[in-house]
Amino acid sequence: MTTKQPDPLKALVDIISSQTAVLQSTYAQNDSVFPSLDTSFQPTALEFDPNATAARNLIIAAATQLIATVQSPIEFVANSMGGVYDTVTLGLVVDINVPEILKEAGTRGLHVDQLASATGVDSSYLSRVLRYLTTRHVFREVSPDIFTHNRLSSLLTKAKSLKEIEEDPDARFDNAPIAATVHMGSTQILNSSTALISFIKNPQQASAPFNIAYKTSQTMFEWMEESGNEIAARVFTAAMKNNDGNPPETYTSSIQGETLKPNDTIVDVGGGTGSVTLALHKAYPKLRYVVQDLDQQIAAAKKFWDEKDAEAIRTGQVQLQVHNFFKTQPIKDAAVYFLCVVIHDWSDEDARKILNNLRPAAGAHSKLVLYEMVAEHIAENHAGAPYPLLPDYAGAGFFTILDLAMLSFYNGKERTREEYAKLGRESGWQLEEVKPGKLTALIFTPI
Ligand SMILES: C[S@@+](CC[C@H](N)C(=O)[O-])C[C@H]1O[C@@H](n2cnc3c(N)ncnc32)[C@H](O)[C@@H]1O
Repeated sequence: MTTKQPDPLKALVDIISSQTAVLQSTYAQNDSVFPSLDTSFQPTALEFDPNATAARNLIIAAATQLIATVQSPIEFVANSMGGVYDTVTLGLVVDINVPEILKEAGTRGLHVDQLASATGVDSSYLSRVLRYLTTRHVFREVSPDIFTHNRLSSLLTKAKSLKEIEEDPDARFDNAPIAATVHMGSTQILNSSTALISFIKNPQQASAPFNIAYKTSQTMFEWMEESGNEIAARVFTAAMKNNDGNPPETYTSSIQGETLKPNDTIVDVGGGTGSVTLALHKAYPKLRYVVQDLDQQIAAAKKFWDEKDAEAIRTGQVQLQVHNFFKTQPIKDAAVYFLCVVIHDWSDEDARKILNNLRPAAGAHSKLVLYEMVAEHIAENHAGAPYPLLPDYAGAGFFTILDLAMLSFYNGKERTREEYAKLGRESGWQLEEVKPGKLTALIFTPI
């Protein structure tokens, strides 16, 4: 006897309806209501609440699958093809400071003609761009051609007033990781992506799509160190601050500083400004830290630590060191060497070189920790997805976007757990433990 599968459309709607009730009751239990799309984004702890997050993920997976099911396939493909305009319209409004202008205009909003005169962009173009975004729930048209912020668009604002932006335009993305990411998306990512098809069909022609698009043999990191590309480097540094929003347990649960001795050393390899080290230093102030990166990033790191914790640098508890991770690691026998979202930037061959260079420095008790967004096969059912969702139920996960961005920039990749284990084995490291979290921690010991 065959059991009849329930109607998939009804099953999807049931998931949406039951999980919406869970979401609303989670907010009600916290004397709160689920925020309206029409209000500005004010993050609360509920944004990261595990019950709310689980319900949200199920609703998103079901709603996405419902659209894919009910929409005419012809329309679905046409809409997907147009996704590039999400990137460019977001990039344009962020570039010409529309979010800041609307923020300063207040809740009544501004007519597109006023926006045009404030930005210097023709109003007929601007109204079409804003119509595109408004249709996709970014900004709100309160009456014809009068636009204001909503929950999604409010996130695009930079951490500066218009006056501050005018006074120092080069610094406009500092401390605004979301706006910086959008800017990178509409510049380096978009430009590199134009060479993706050609690169995939003939990977021998260059190291990565970025190299074809920018007509350079340098890696994007080397290119950013060149004079003339300082702003790109500065925006990249700002975009990397997205990691600052990760809860400290993302890092502390794998470093386990409480099990280490005072002055044991933690090395943050390719650490950027050292924002992960800052979180660790707060949790374990008695340990010693070394943040390593290339010149430009260490210069940015000096400013960052001046603002955040100058004392840690003064006492030498945190050291900032220019070091190229393609050379042998100078800090011997550290308790932990960690690389946070670094290995995904590199091809297998380069990733092996980076990990190999750490191996001779490691002592018998040294650990290697990689923090990465681990890729999954869509057909792997880790999360027990309810019928009829995809087995990994959040199949359109952000890691697939990041994966193609890494391919476009550096021929890098998001790897599965097995791929990380293999990479480790081939470079002298045994994968011992995997800790899930906002970023997954992959913990290795020397072989
Ligand atoms: C994706 S960022 C991650 C930064 C930091 N770990 C974080 O989580 O915010 C990659 C970092 O690798 C650094 N990097 C690239 N090539 C390098 C090299 N050859 N030696 C040392 N660092 C390098 C970049 O400058 C950048 O700061």
